[in-house]
Amino acid sequence: MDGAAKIPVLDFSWQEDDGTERGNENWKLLCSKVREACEIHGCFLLTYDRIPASLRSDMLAAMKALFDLPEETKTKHQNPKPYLSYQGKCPVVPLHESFGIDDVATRLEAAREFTHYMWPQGNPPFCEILHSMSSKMLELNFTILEMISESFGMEGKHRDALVRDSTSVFRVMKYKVPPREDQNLGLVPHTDKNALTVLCQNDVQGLEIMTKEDHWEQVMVPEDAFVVIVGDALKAWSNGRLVAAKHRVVMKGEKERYSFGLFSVPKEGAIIKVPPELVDDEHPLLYRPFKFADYFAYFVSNVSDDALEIYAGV
Ligand SMILES: O=C(O)CCC(=O)C(=O)O
Ligand SMILES: [Fe+2]
Repeated sequence: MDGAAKIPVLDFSWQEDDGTERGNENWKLLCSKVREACEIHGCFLLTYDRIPASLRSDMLAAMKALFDLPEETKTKHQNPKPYLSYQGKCPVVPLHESFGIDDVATRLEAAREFTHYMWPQGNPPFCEILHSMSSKMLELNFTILEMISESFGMEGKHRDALVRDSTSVFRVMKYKVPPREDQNLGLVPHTDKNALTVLCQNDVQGLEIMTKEDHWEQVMVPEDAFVVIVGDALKAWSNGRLVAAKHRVVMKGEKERYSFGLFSVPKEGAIIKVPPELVDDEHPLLYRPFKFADYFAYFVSNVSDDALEIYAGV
Protein backbone atom coordinates (compact mmCIF):
# COMPACT_ATOMS: atom_id res chain seq x y z
CA MET A 1 0.00 0.00 0.00
CA ASP A 2 1.47 3.33 -1.05
CA GLY A 3 -0.93 5.84 0.49
CA ALA A 4 -4.54 6.88 0.87
CA ALA A 5 -6.38 7.55 -2.40
CA LYS A 6 -8.14 10.88 -3.02
CA ILE A 7 -11.43 9.29 -3.89
CA PRO A 8 -14.25 11.87 -3.96
CA VAL A 9 -17.12 11.63 -1.48
CA LEU A 10 -20.43 12.65 -3.11
CA ASP A 11 -23.54 13.50 -1.15
CA PHE A 12 -26.57 11.65 -2.46
CA SER A 13 -28.75 12.68 0.47
CA TRP A 14 -31.09 14.92 -1.40
CA GLN A 15 -34.51 15.62 -0.06
CA GLU A 16 -37.56 16.49 -2.08
CA ASP A 17 -37.40 20.07 -0.84
CA ASP A 18 -33.67 20.76 -1.10
CA GLY A 19 -33.75 21.46 -4.79
CA THR A 20 -31.93 18.35 -6.00
CA GLU A 21 -34.67 16.75 -7.98
CA ARG A 22 -34.04 14.73 -11.05
CA GLY A 23 -33.39 16.89 -14.04
CA ASN A 24 -32.65 20.16 -12.25
CA GLU A 25 -29.27 21.90 -12.09
CA ASN A 26 -28.13 20.28 -8.81
CA TRP A 27 -28.99 16.87 -10.17
CA LYS A 28 -27.04 17.57 -13.37
CA LEU A 29 -24.06 18.75 -11.35
CA LEU A 30 -24.13 15.55 -9.31
CA CYS A 31 -24.36 13.49 -12.53
CA SER A 32 -21.26 15.18 -13.89
CA LYS A 33 -19.37 14.60 -10.62
CA VAL A 34 -20.31 10.91 -10.78
CA ARG A 35 -19.08 10.69 -14.34
CA GLU A 36 -15.84 12.52 -13.56
CA ALA A 37 -15.07 10.21 -10.62
CA CYS A 38 -15.78 7.15 -12.78
CA GLU A 39 -13.53 8.50 -15.55
CA ILE A 40 -10.64 9.33 -13.25
CA HIS A 41 -10.80 6.64 -10.54
CA GLY A 42 -13.46 4.13 -11.60
CA CYS A 43 -14.62 4.52 -8.03
CA PHE A 44 -16.17 7.00 -5.59
CA LEU A 45 -17.65 7.19 -2.11
CA LEU A 46 -21.12 8.43 -1.33
CA THR A 47 -23.37 9.24 1.57
CA TYR A 48 -27.07 8.48 1.20
CA ASP A 49 -29.78 9.07 3.76
CA ARG A 50 -32.36 6.75 2.22
CA ILE A 51 -30.51 3.81 3.74
CA PRO A 52 -30.75 4.49 7.48
CA ALA A 53 -27.77 3.85 9.77
CA SER A 54 -29.98 1.51 11.81
CA LEU A 55 -30.53 -0.74 8.75
CA ARG A 56 -26.78 -0.84 8.14
CA SER A 57 -26.05 -1.88 11.71
CA ASP A 58 -28.88 -4.44 11.61
CA MET A 59 -27.40 -5.84 8.40
CA LEU A 60 -23.92 -6.11 9.91
CA ALA A 61 -25.31 -7.84 13.01
CA ALA A 62 -27.36 -10.21 10.83
CA MET A 63 -24.24 -11.05 8.81
CA LYS A 64 -22.28 -11.85 11.94
CA ALA A 65 -24.98 -14.33 12.97
CA LEU A 66 -24.89 -15.82 9.45
CA PHE A 67 -21.13 -16.34 9.40
CA ASP A 68 -21.27 -17.73 12.96
CA LEU A 69 -23.43 -20.65 11.73
CA PRO A 70 -21.74 -24.06 11.54
CA GLU A 71 -19.68 -24.75 8.42
CA GLU A 72 -22.01 -27.57 7.33
CA THR A 73 -24.99 -25.20 7.35
CA LYS A 74 -23.19 -22.47 5.39
CA THR A 75 -22.05 -25.01 2.78
CA LYS A 76 -25.70 -25.70 1.98
CA HIS A 77 -25.74 -22.49 -0.01
CA GLN A 78 -24.80 -23.82 -3.45
CA ASN A 79 -25.47 -22.28 -6.84
CA PRO A 80 -24.29 -23.70 -10.18
CA LYS A 81 -23.43 -20.17 -11.35
CA PRO A 82 -19.78 -19.23 -10.69
CA TYR A 83 -18.86 -17.21 -7.57
CA LEU A 84 -22.27 -17.49 -5.91
CA SER A 85 -21.98 -20.60 -3.72
CA TYR A 86 -20.74 -20.28 -0.14
CA GLN A 87 -17.01 -19.83 -0.19
CA GLY A 88 -14.78 -20.40 2.84
CA LYS A 89 -11.41 -21.95 3.43
CA CYS A 90 -10.18 -21.06 -0.05
CA PRO A 91 -6.42 -21.72 -0.06
CA VAL A 92 -5.66 -18.57 -2.10
CA VAL A 93 -7.59 -16.28 0.26
CA PRO A 94 -8.03 -18.20 3.53
CA LEU A 95 -9.25 -15.08 5.37
CA HIS A 96 -12.22 -14.64 3.02
CA GLU A 97 -15.70 -16.11 3.37
CA SER A 98 -18.67 -15.16 1.22
CA PHE A 99 -22.15 -15.89 -0.05
CA GLY A 100 -23.56 -14.61 -3.34
CA ILE A 101 -27.35 -14.41 -3.58
CA ASP A 102 -29.08 -14.02 -6.92
CA ASP A 103 -32.02 -11.63 -7.39
CA VAL A 104 -32.62 -11.17 -3.67
CA ALA A 105 -33.19 -7.44 -4.15
CA THR A 106 -36.21 -7.95 -6.38
CA ARG A 107 -37.59 -11.31 -5.21
CA LEU A 108 -38.69 -11.61 -1.60
CA GLU A 109 -38.96 -15.33 -2.30
CA ALA A 110 -35.18 -15.50 -2.91
CA ALA A 111 -34.59 -13.95 0.53
CA ARG A 112 -37.00 -16.48 2.08
CA GLU A 113 -35.29 -19.43 0.39
CA PHE A 114 -31.82 -18.33 1.47
CA THR A 115 -32.99 -17.70 5.04
CA HIS A 116 -34.72 -21.05 5.16
CA TYR A 117 -31.56 -22.90 4.12
CA MET A 118 -29.54 -21.17 6.81
CA TRP A 119 -32.23 -21.24 9.53
CA PRO A 120 -34.69 -24.08 8.77
CA GLN A 121 -36.51 -23.20 12.00
CA GLY A 122 -37.07 -19.69 10.57
CA ASN A 123 -35.51 -16.27 11.04
CA PRO A 124 -37.98 -13.66 9.73
CA PRO A 125 -35.93 -10.63 10.92
CA PHE A 126 -32.91 -11.85 8.92
CA CYS A 127 -35.05 -12.29 5.80
CA GLU A 128 -36.55 -8.83 6.20
CA ILE A 129 -33.16 -7.12 6.70
CA LEU A 130 -31.61 -8.96 3.73
CA HIS A 131 -34.42 -8.03 1.39
CA SER A 132 -34.76 -4.47 2.60
CA MET A 133 -31.04 -3.68 2.40
CA SER A 134 -30.51 -5.33 -0.98
CA SER A 135 -33.53 -3.64 -2.57
CA LYS A 136 -32.48 -0.20 -1.29
CA MET A 137 -28.94 -0.76 -2.58
CA LEU A 138 -30.31 -1.87 -5.96
CA GLU A 139 -32.31 1.34 -6.22
CA LEU A 140 -29.16 3.31 -5.46
CA ASN A 141 -27.14 1.27 -7.97
CA PHE A 142 -29.73 1.88 -10.71
CA THR A 143 -29.88 5.59 -9.90
CA ILE A 144 -26.13 5.81 -10.44
CA LEU A 145 -26.40 3.95 -13.77
CA GLU A 146 -29.08 6.43 -14.85
CA MET A 147 -26.89 9.34 -13.78
CA ILE A 148 -24.04 7.98 -15.86
CA SER A 149 -26.25 7.65 -18.99
CA GLU A 150 -27.56 11.14 -18.38
CA SER A 151 -24.08 12.60 -17.90
CA PHE A 152 -23.22 11.35 -21.39
CA GLY A 153 -26.27 13.13 -22.78
CA MET A 154 -27.90 9.84 -23.64
CA GLU A 155 -31.42 9.95 -24.96
CA GLY A 156 -34.14 7.55 -25.97
CA LYS A 157 -33.56 3.83 -25.88
CA HIS A 158 -29.87 4.05 -25.00
CA ARG A 159 -30.58 6.08 -21.91
CA ASP A 160 -32.34 3.40 -19.91
CA ALA A 161 -30.70 0.38 -21.51
CA LEU A 162 -28.24 -0.13 -18.66
CA VAL A 163 -30.98 -0.39 -16.04
CA ARG A 164 -33.55 -2.19 -18.18
CA ASP A 165 -31.09 -4.94 -19.10
CA SER A 166 -29.78 -5.48 -15.56
CA THR A 167 -30.43 -7.97 -12.85
CA SER A 168 -28.54 -8.17 -9.55
CA VAL A 169 -26.46 -10.21 -7.17
CA PHE A 170 -26.05 -9.41 -3.48
CA ARG A 171 -22.83 -10.58 -1.82
CA VAL A 172 -22.04 -10.76 1.88
CA MET A 173 -18.42 -11.13 2.94
CA LYS A 174 -16.37 -11.72 6.04
CA TYR A 175 -12.60 -11.34 6.37
CA LYS A 176 -10.89 -13.00 9.31
CA VAL A 177 -8.10 -11.43 11.34
CA PRO A 178 -4.77 -12.30 9.68
CA PRO A 179 -2.57 -14.65 11.70
CA ARG A 180 0.59 -12.83 10.59
CA GLU A 181 1.44 -9.58 8.81
CA ASP A 182 2.62 -11.48 5.70
CA GLN A 183 -0.60 -13.48 5.39
CA ASN A 184 -2.99 -10.61 5.10
CA LEU A 185 -4.50 -10.78 1.60
CA GLY A 186 -8.29 -10.74 2.02
CA LEU A 187 -9.28 -10.72 -1.63
CA VAL A 188 -7.09 -11.02 -4.73
CA PRO A 189 -6.69 -8.05 -7.08
CA HIS A 190 -9.49 -7.97 -9.65
CA THR A 191 -11.86 -5.80 -11.60
CA ASP A 192 -15.55 -6.56 -11.12
CA LYS A 193 -16.98 -8.14 -14.28
CA ASN A 194 -20.51 -6.75 -13.83
CA ALA A 195 -21.66 -3.19 -14.58
CA LEU A 196 -21.59 -1.36 -11.24
CA THR A 197 -20.96 -2.40 -7.64
CA VAL A 198 -22.15 -0.61 -4.49
CA LEU A 199 -20.37 -1.75 -1.32
CA CYS A 200 -20.80 -1.11 2.37
CA GLN A 201 -18.51 -2.25 5.19
CA ASN A 202 -18.11 -2.27 8.95
CA ASP A 203 -15.55 0.01 10.59
CA VAL A 204 -12.55 -2.09 9.51
CA GLN A 205 -10.69 -0.64 6.52
CA GLY A 206 -8.93 -2.85 3.99
CA LEU A 207 -10.15 -1.98 0.50
CA GLU A 208 -7.37 -0.80 -1.81
CA ILE A 209 -7.52 0.39 -5.41
CA MET A 210 -4.83 0.49 -8.06
CA THR A 211 -4.20 4.02 -9.33
CA LYS A 212 -3.42 4.93 -12.94
CA GLU A 213 0.23 5.07 -11.86
CA ASP A 214 0.03 1.41 -10.79
CA HIS A 215 0.15 2.12 -7.04
CA TRP A 216 -2.05 0.40 -4.51
CA GLU A 217 -3.85 2.98 -2.41
CA GLN A 218 -6.14 2.47 0.53
CA VAL A 219 -9.74 3.64 0.16
CA MET A 220 -10.57 5.20 3.53
CA VAL A 221 -14.29 4.60 3.77
CA PRO A 222 -16.08 6.90 6.26
CA GLU A 223 -18.38 5.03 8.63
CA ASP A 224 -21.57 6.23 6.97
CA ALA A 225 -20.41 5.91 3.35
CA PHE A 226 -20.89 3.50 0.48
CA VAL A 227 -18.24 2.65 -2.10
CA VAL A 228 -19.13 2.59 -5.79
CA ILE A 229 -16.94 0.67 -8.25
CA VAL A 230 -17.17 0.56 -12.06
CA GLY A 231 -16.96 -2.95 -13.50
CA ASP A 232 -15.89 -4.34 -16.89
CA ALA A 233 -19.40 -4.32 -18.40
CA LEU A 234 -19.79 -0.57 -17.78
CA LYS A 235 -16.26 0.14 -18.96
CA ALA A 236 -17.04 -1.63 -22.25
CA TRP A 237 -20.46 0.04 -22.61
CA SER A 238 -18.83 3.46 -22.09
CA ASN A 239 -16.32 2.71 -24.86
CA GLY A 240 -13.52 2.71 -22.30
CA ARG A 241 -14.31 6.22 -21.03
CA LEU A 242 -15.02 4.92 -17.56
CA VAL A 243 -12.30 3.02 -15.73
CA ALA A 244 -12.96 -0.41 -14.25
CA ALA A 245 -11.07 0.07 -10.97
CA LYS A 246 -8.77 -2.78 -10.03
CA HIS A 247 -9.14 -3.43 -6.31
CA ARG A 248 -8.23 -5.88 -3.54
CA VAL A 249 -8.68 -6.30 0.19
CA VAL A 250 -5.74 -6.30 2.59
CA MET A 251 -6.38 -7.10 6.25
CA LYS A 252 -4.57 -5.52 9.20
CA GLY A 253 -5.13 -5.35 12.91
CA GLU A 254 -7.20 -7.36 15.33
CA LYS A 255 -10.76 -6.94 14.08
CA GLU A 256 -12.80 -8.91 11.60
CA ARG A 257 -14.00 -7.10 8.53
CA TYR A 258 -17.52 -7.47 7.17
CA SER A 259 -18.73 -6.07 3.88
CA PHE A 260 -21.73 -6.45 1.60
CA GLY A 261 -22.27 -5.43 -1.97
CA LEU A 262 -24.99 -5.06 -4.55
CA PHE A 263 -23.75 -5.90 -8.03
CA SER A 264 -25.86 -4.85 -11.02
CA VAL A 265 -25.28 -7.52 -13.64
CA PRO A 266 -26.38 -7.55 -17.30
CA LYS A 267 -29.35 -9.92 -17.66
CA GLU A 268 -29.15 -13.34 -19.23
CA GLY A 269 -28.88 -12.74 -22.98
CA ALA A 270 -28.06 -9.01 -22.63
CA ILE A 271 -25.70 -7.62 -25.24
CA ILE A 272 -23.16 -4.98 -24.26
CA LYS A 273 -23.03 -2.55 -27.15
CA VAL A 274 -21.38 0.86 -27.13
CA PRO A 275 -24.11 3.47 -27.83
CA PRO A 276 -23.41 5.52 -30.98
CA GLU A 277 -23.32 8.70 -28.84
CA LEU A 278 -20.07 7.46 -27.31
CA VAL A 279 -18.18 6.88 -30.55
CA ASP A 280 -16.59 9.75 -32.49
CA ASP A 281 -13.25 10.71 -34.05
CA GLU A 282 -11.72 11.33 -30.66
CA HIS A 283 -13.19 8.13 -29.22
CA PRO A 284 -12.99 5.40 -31.84
CA LEU A 285 -14.87 2.19 -31.06
CA LEU A 286 -12.85 0.07 -28.60
CA TYR A 287 -15.21 -2.87 -27.99
CA ARG A 288 -17.30 -4.97 -30.33
CA PRO A 289 -20.84 -5.85 -29.22
CA PHE A 290 -20.81 -8.96 -27.04
CA LYS A 291 -23.12 -11.03 -24.95
CA PHE A 292 -22.22 -10.43 -21.30
CA ALA A 293 -22.89 -14.05 -20.33
CA ASP A 294 -20.40 -15.22 -22.96
CA TYR A 295 -17.76 -12.80 -21.69
CA PHE A 296 -18.33 -13.95 -18.13
CA ALA A 297 -18.02 -17.62 -19.17
CA TYR A 298 -14.82 -16.72 -21.03
CA PHE A 299 -13.44 -15.01 -17.93
CA VAL A 300 -14.29 -17.94 -15.66
CA SER A 301 -12.30 -20.34 -17.82
CA ASN A 302 -9.47 -17.92 -18.72
CA VAL A 303 -9.04 -15.81 -15.58
CA SER A 304 -6.83 -12.93 -16.69
CA ASP A 305 -6.38 -9.23 -15.97
CA ASP A 306 -6.86 -8.45 -19.66
CA ALA A 307 -9.91 -10.66 -20.21
CA LEU A 308 -12.09 -7.79 -21.46
CA GLU A 309 -9.52 -6.48 -23.94
CA ILE A 310 -8.74 -9.96 -25.25
CA TYR A 311 -12.38 -11.01 -25.48
CA ALA A 312 -14.11 -7.90 -26.77
CA GLY A 313 -11.40 -5.42 -27.81
CA VAL A 314 -11.51 -4.45 -31.50
O1 LIG B 1 -15.01 -6.48 0.65
C1 LIG B 1 -14.84 -5.52 -0.10
O2 LIG B 1 -14.81 -4.37 0.33
C2 LIG B 1 -14.63 -5.74 -1.58
C3 LIG B 1 -15.37 -6.91 -2.15
C4 LIG B 1 -15.16 -7.07 -3.63
O3 LIG B 1 -14.35 -6.43 -4.22
C5 LIG B 1 -15.98 -8.03 -4.40
O4 LIG B 1 -16.72 -8.83 -3.81
O5 LIG B 1 -15.90 -8.00 -5.65
FE1 LIG C 1 -14.71 -6.49 -6.34
